[in-house]
Amino acid sequence: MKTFYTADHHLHHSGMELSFGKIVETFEKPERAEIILARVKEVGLGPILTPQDYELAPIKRVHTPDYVDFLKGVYEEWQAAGRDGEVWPYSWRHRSMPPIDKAPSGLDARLSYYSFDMAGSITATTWQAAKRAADTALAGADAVLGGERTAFSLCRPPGHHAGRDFFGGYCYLNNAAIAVQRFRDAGRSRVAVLDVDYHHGNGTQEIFYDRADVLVASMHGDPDFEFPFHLGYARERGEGAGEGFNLNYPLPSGTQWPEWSAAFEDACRRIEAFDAQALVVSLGVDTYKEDPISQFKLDTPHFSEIGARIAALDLPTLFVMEGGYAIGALGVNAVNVLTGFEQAG
Ligand SMILES: NCCCNCCCCCC(O)(O)C(F)(F)F
Ligand SMILES: [Zn+2]
Repeated sequence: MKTFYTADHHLHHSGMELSFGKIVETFEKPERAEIILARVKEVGLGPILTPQDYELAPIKRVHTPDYVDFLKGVYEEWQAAGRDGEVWPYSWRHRSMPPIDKAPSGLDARLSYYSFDMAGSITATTWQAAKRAADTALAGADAVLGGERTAFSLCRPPGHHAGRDFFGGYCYLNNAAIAVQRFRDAGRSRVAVLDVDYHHGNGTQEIFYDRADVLVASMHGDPDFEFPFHLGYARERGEGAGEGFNLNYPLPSGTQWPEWSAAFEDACRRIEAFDAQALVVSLGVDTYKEDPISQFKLDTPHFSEIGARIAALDLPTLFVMEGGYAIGALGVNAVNVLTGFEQAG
């Protein structure tokens, strides 16, 4: 299996995170990608390739031009406003406030408008890192389109919380969604997304919510207690033409393999029935029992089982890295999915 990776991910590293009332080192740190890369090399998964520069067109097939322009230029605006340090939003719309449908002019107002949380900042080079993560997903998609049965896009920063025009949850560009659209633009008429990250892929849901050509399935911490909270319920099944093509499997805190895998199996069966021509897996391994910010109890051997079951879907498959924060097990858990896939033959 080919792995696509660029050291440009180091260009994004938020200087802090507010976690349970304390300022801590961000959980989404560059070391994560290095640990996974080291494990890829250790098991001899296959070639490690640097993605080309795909420029902006494929990104704008998913994200709005005004949002892309905002992400690209906001750090410079921040500096021009005489501010140093990192760009942080700090206020968001409450459900009692009427929605606005066009971007305000103020810098902090637009930061609020184009985001939904402050899990991560925008540094001087975050845009470059996010753009290169999208390139990494595109290169993986092109490898699969070129005939590879599967590929691994070792993306950082992650993407599945980013919507058409908003960042949050450590995500700025939705790498998996950009890859999905790449498959669609190459003529694959139906593409499935399987999001196994512990957190609901709210961005991916939003991007494809009204579409019947992309089936999105996600099993995740129930929003009643878990980030991103406000959505990810089973009742959210898509809208318009997309009705029935969004599948949410919210699960309780403490979920273990039997319950998690039952939801996963149901999602796999729905994907089989969807008759897709390609599959994009949002691969988060924060479902692991020792993940510092997550509440599920999967164990390392289970990640191999996940990979084997995905292989049984018998679809051209792109794995796109999302979350996972248990530094000691992150590499083994993530790569177990990939070797589990390959060993299933
Ligand atoms: N400070 C403790 C609360 C953390 N709140 C943010 C959680 C973000 C999860 C991100 C992720 O794991 O879903 C991704 F795949 F996108 F990376
Ligand atoms: Zn996650």
